[in-house]
Amino acid sequence: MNQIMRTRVKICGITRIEDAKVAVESGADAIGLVFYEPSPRSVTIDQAAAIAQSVPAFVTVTALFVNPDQSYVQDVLEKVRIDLIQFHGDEDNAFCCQFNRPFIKALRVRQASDVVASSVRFPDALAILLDAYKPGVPGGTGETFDWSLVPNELEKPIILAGGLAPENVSDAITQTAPFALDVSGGVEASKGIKDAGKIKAFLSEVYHVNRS
Ligand SMILES: O=C(O)c1ccccc1NCC(=O)[C@H](O)[C@H](O)COP(=O)(O)O
Repeated sequence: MNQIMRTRVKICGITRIEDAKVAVESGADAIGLVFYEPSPRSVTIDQAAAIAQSVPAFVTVTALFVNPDQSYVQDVLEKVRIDLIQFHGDEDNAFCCQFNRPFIKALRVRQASDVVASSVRFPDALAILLDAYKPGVPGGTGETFDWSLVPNELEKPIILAGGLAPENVSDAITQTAPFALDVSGGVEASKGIKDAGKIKAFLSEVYHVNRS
């Protein structure tokens, strides 16, 4: 690939300080905290505040919400060090903008035209995160989608998500050349508990593809 710009990596669904530490030490650019109670990766505000406080400067702490109440987002932003918001539900651009905080918007991909349309519908998003579509499940499915639906060119940077793991991340980068990758289930020992070996293997794969 021989590129100067390397592929950024976010490890999502962190629930423990020790997992955040492994992610950072392995070279992750960002961690994700899930503020969505039905998720097995959901964190309380107190848990999140402690994890975020343990993350060093220059590593992005991301707060993930799914169709949240405005007041809940505000509460989280007041109490937790959050650098970036990830909206993972049916929020519109105006809703996402009201917090005056940089945000990314997740899209569950069904067809290529969805991707282009969503980029237009979210002019203020810093990037569009493409995730697998599974009826009734907003995210964190552990499933991949058809990467041929990822457009070569989009106005906004693309973050590829959905079913990524050490075993397939090299192909994912080669086939889609995303700005960044987002992984959760593929680096877990069990739901909500990360596996240090898998995190290291994932980041090591990314490093090697970027250097080749
Ligand atoms: O992680 C969850 O449980 C979750 C629940 C609801 C919405 C989003 C959720 N997670 C999002 C992510 O962790 C990632 O952005 C992405 O979906 C990748 O997940 P995975 O397929 O497990 O790698």
